[in-house]
Amino acid sequence: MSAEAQKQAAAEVAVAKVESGTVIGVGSGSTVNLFIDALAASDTRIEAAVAASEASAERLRGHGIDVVDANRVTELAVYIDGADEINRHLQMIKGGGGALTREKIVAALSKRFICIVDESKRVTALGDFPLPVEVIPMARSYVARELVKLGGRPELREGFTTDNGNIILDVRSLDLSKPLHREQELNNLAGVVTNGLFALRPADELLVGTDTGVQRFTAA
Ligand SMILES: O=C[C@H](O)[C@H](O)[C@H](O)COP(=O)(O)O
Repeated sequence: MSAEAQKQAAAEVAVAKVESGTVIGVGSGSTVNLFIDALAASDTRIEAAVAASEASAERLRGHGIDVVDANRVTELAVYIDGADEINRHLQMIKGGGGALTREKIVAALSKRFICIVDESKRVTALGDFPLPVEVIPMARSYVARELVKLGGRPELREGFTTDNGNIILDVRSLDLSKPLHREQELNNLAGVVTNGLFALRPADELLVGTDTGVQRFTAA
């Protein structure tokens, strides 16, 4: 089964977990796109969604689903999003598409975070995928030097600007064996908006598309 088919299967199981009449959080990326399409094709009629990217908002609206500003809600029933890597504690690296900051905000607003992935995203240790760090442009060089001091190899994501008008540094070689500590440490660097580690707010449930069906996990 292709990765695409695995993502599709996970997305469809996630749709079944969404209740009509609720306001939900919707992440971004190719897996979430499949979720949005599957939600629109289902009998489930949500009240509205808070979207983690302009692209997701546009896709939702294209299906006639209302999109509301995050400031208009106090809590979301559930957040559905993909990941670039996820471990058995359901801690993740996210931000391959550059939407990490808004994703973190929508995840923080949500009672439950359901992560949907194909099986290539499950890892024993986080860190093969370069860690995205969103940085305010004037801090680019300073933050890059600090990341090097921490053992990382940052690379500017060329020609890319986030929905918030910032840049992304993709960082290789950082030791991510203590993700909680690392997430906080990186967020403390002046000029960092946020980083793609989701350890302080891991997923609550993981749905993995595999060749033998969708496997469900909760944090180990
Ligand atoms: O910024 C992008 C998001 O964190 C995505 O959830 C992540 O990159 C996974 O994307 P995809 O579902 O396309 O693999």
